[in-house]
Amino acid sequence: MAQKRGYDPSQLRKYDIPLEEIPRLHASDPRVDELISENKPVVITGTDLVSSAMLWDLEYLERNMGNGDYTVFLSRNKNFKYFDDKKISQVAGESKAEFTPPTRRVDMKLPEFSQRLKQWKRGEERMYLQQALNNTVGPSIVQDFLNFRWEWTNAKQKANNWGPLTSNLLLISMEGNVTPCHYDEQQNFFAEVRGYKRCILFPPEQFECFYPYPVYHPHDRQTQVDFDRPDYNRFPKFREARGQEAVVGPGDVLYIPIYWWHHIESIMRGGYTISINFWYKAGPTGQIVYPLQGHQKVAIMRNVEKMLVEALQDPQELGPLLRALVLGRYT
Ligand SMILES: CCC[C@@H](CC(=O)O)C(=O)C(=O)O
Ligand SMILES: [Zn+2]
Repeated sequence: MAQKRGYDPSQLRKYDIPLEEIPRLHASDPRVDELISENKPVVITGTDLVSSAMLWDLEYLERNMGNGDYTVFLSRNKNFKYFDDKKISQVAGESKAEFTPPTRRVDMKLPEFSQRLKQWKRGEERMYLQQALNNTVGPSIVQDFLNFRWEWTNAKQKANNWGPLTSNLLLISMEGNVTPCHYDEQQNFFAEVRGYKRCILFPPEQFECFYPYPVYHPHDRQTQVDFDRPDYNRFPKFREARGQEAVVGPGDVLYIPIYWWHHIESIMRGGYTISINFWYKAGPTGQIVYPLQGHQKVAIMRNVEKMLVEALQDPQELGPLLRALVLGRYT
């Protein structure tokens, strides 16, 4: 199967995690709407969602992306772990330990990014362009953007009562780059334009396996577990993680449901990859149905952490208070 798909298993990184396949269905298959309505992942083929971007490669983008500055992250290793720089002061204040950002952010024009990518040598910092498509792009990119198949994604947004589209991120990654496992608080249609990306997803019910950083931490929503070298002493429940994976290629759209954990890697030796995501806010909660679902409990835990940090002011006091609340009483 892999041979037919333009990559082979040796291009995927090895993890000690049981993995099943995410269903891969054509856009006309009614099961697609069933899975989306159940907040379950599915790879959807034949949507034509970003077919107008299928001609995008570095040369085309160089010529047509205009003269805007684009956000590029640089990393000394393959991992591009997101952090919220607005939260760094909280961590520094709390533990006095310096928070060392794992990547640094620079602004680059497209031609410079393209050239540095082509001249990249082992040992140099890896690069990952992550830029919301905005009005700085040139007219032909605007045209390609307008020619996305908006009626398809608008119909899904409406049918599932999602909130508004918040952004489309243009993602241009070097081969082998990894976005470590995290969850987002948005629904996501993840469209692959060029190259292959291997995606490993886990449902919100497995929250206890991933030990996310505290909500006030810059790495909020990111797992603390290093998939390459899991520390099973600190994170014993990681042994119970069960993933679902898909390798998406040009024209595929992966539905990443809100609150689902996802690890995404541009396959090794596959060249640079281009993706465009479609992030939608969650829709209104509507009628609460019990028992609550995993993602609702995650939202409740997040609210408890936020409320306690607000009440205590000093995040340093949050741990002791939660331990006092739980140890010997709920354990
Ligand atoms: C900044 C967003 C990166 C993306 C993962 C990837 O393609 O590397 C992702 O996590 C998402 O679309 O939610
Ligand atoms: Zn994400």
